[in-house]
Amino acid sequence: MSGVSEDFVRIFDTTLRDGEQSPGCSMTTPQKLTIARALSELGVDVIEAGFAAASPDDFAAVQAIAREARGPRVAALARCQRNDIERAAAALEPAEKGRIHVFIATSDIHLAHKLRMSRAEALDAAAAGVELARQYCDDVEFSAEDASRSDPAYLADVFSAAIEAGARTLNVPDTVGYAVPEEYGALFKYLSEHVRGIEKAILSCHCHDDLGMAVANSLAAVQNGARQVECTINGIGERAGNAALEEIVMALRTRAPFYGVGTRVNTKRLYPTSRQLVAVTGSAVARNKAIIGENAFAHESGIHQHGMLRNRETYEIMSPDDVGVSRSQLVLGKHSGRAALSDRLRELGFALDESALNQAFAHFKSLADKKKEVFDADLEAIALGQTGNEQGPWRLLALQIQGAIGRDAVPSASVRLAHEDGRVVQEAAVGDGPVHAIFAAIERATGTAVTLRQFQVRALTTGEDAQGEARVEIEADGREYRGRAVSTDILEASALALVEVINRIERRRALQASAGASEEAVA
Ligand SMILES: CC(=O)SCCNC(=O)CCNC(=O)[C@H](O)C(C)(C)COP(=O)(O)OP(=O)(O)OC[C@H]1O[C@@H](n2cnc3c(N)ncnc32)[C@H](O)[C@@H]1OP(=O)(O)O
Ligand SMILES: CC(C)C(=O)C(=O)O
Ligand SMILES: [Mg+2]
Repeated sequence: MSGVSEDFVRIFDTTLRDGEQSPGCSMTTPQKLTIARALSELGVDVIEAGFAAASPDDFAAVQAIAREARGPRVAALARCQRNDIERAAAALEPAEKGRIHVFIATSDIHLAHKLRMSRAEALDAAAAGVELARQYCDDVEFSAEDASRSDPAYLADVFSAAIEAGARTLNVPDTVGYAVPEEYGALFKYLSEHVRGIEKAILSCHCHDDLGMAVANSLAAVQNGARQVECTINGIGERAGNAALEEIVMALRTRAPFYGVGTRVNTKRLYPTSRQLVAVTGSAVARNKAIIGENAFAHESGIHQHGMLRNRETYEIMSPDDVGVSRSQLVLGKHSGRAALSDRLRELGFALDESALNQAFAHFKSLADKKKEVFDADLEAIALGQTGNEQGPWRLLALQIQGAIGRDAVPSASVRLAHEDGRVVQEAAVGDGPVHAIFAAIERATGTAVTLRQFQVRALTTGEDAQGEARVEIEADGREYRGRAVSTDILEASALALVEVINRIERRRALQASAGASEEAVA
């Protein structure tokens, strides 16, 4: 391990520099300032604000952040070239705490083809770059670009020269995301044993995600002595991105006994910072992204939801509150069970007894088979159906519509209904419109003629698979009846609403008939 007195992992955030190198993520100076403020609140140790020599705008952004940031150190990147270093120094001039970050590649492939330098020339350029930077700034970081594909012995020599020239942070980038954890960790161990003067410096890791191992590699580096991790919010960065800051921080925190070293980040700011970056760049994160993705604390399956309701630690290794997410979510869908359904219904104010819950559950499952997600409004509709509606005698088994579309269309509907006395009746009818045809077919099948007074449909929920509600007002036997039903298919909802009314009419008739029969018996 490098010789530093305080043992914690410094979080070097490079969202505004390497993160901005992510295609589609470039930011204006005001936007960078917004993110820099969020990073300060988050409590990162270093904000890499940009590459001052890249453009006047980059210079202005680094300068603005240097002027404003109090707390985190502000870094600016520079090649081992006089102009780059002087531009970085000028932009950092107003900083309370600045850092010039100089770099040069050390792998043979970069030396031969990109820089066209010998190993000795690159070593000299590194030392000269650090020395020049030190003339402007006490805090100088040196990065050996493509370190993970460099000859370790040569790399140790370059780092030794950088320390001698005054660098106090040595960064070991896995520039092309080629490393694997065991190998990358071993490189840190090797460097801590072979770099001369290493006790004066902090070793830093900087990983790219080309093979999806940026975070694993960073953690392997920490295990082998790295005390600075370079990373970005949401893992944005060149190509497949950089190691995700939120994942590193929460891995170190959640597995604290394993790693034995933590960060100073205020983890409750992780989610808000992530959202701010999405708002600024317009670059969304995947729903299943660890820590800050929409699904990171959402549980959909019944067995998990049941466990969560008993004790959240059954299925959550972190508390959502710790990362700034308000609460875990039990998403009701086709894999959910009774425990989650009854819990949500209780939250919505419906206390169903066991049999009502069983019926609501059956309704819920058949709805969930049709919809991706069942929303609160869907549940309210289900609960109202269960608590407010009487059952039978008719049940709609099937509904088919034909010829409902087009100017000359003659809509026809066929329905199949089951009666509680065991009959199954099938009928068809045509109508002026599909609803008219459905109603005519149902009247025929049930043998109950009704007069439609009012018919209304409306969307209860949003989205392609929204729930629609149908309401009917019917006149029959000199009385008014109202029916209501909900379905993802508005024609089905219309049919169900009418069946509900017809059931009520029949029940009333049956009640009157039995009352009449007992009066006769008494007489
Ligand atoms: C791994 C990384 O993330 S590295 C950082 C990447 N970030 C950036 O590139 C920032 C944005 N870049 C830019 O705006 C431009 O590339 C500039 C302004 C920096 C340079 O532009 P140009 O002068 O036109 O050079 P260009 O980009 O075409 O080529 C890079 C030059 O820098 C040289 N170079 C590359 N790295 C280094 C280094 N660390 N030290 C010294 N020279 C370097 C290359 O050999 C090449 O030199 P050459 O033109 O003599 O062949
Ligand atoms: C400039 C360095 C630190 C870099 O971004 C890389 O090598 O990936
Ligand atoms: Mg990088």
